[in-house]
Amino acid sequence: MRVTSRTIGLVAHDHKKQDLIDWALSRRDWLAGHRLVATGTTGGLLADALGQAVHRYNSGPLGGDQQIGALISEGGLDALVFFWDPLYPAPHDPDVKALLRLCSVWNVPVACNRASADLMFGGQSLDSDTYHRDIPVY
Ligand SMILES: O=C(CO)COP(=O)(O)O
Repeated sequence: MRVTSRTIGLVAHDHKKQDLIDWALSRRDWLAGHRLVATGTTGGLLADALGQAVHRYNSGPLGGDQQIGALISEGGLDALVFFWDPLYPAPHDPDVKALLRLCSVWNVPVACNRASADLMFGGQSLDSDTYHRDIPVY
């Protein structure tokens, strides 16, 4: 069965970028079938890691979250993987909240950590013992 290409948003805060890259590499073959969009720095890192074109909006603090929010409001985003940082406040926190809010408004699936990204895209089940509840190392 042929899977229709979708537009997937990928965003991570600085302390979460490696997590997102690791997750994206684990889903590389699947991601290759889709159009990827990202905030600026995240998009550059992902393009290098995946060897796949990534449409890059502005960096988050410079309006990238809002640009992805605008894409959502135009019906142009099918899912968002946003590894936001729960331990470090972002200077553009209102933009972060606005982006997550628009995902809820428009019923766009959004994964905020690796466990939820795997559930959304990887067929993991909730009784998987894959997800350790380790204290994050910063
Ligand atoms: O700040 C971000 C999302 O809120 C991410 O921006 P960058 O990908 O440019 O680091």
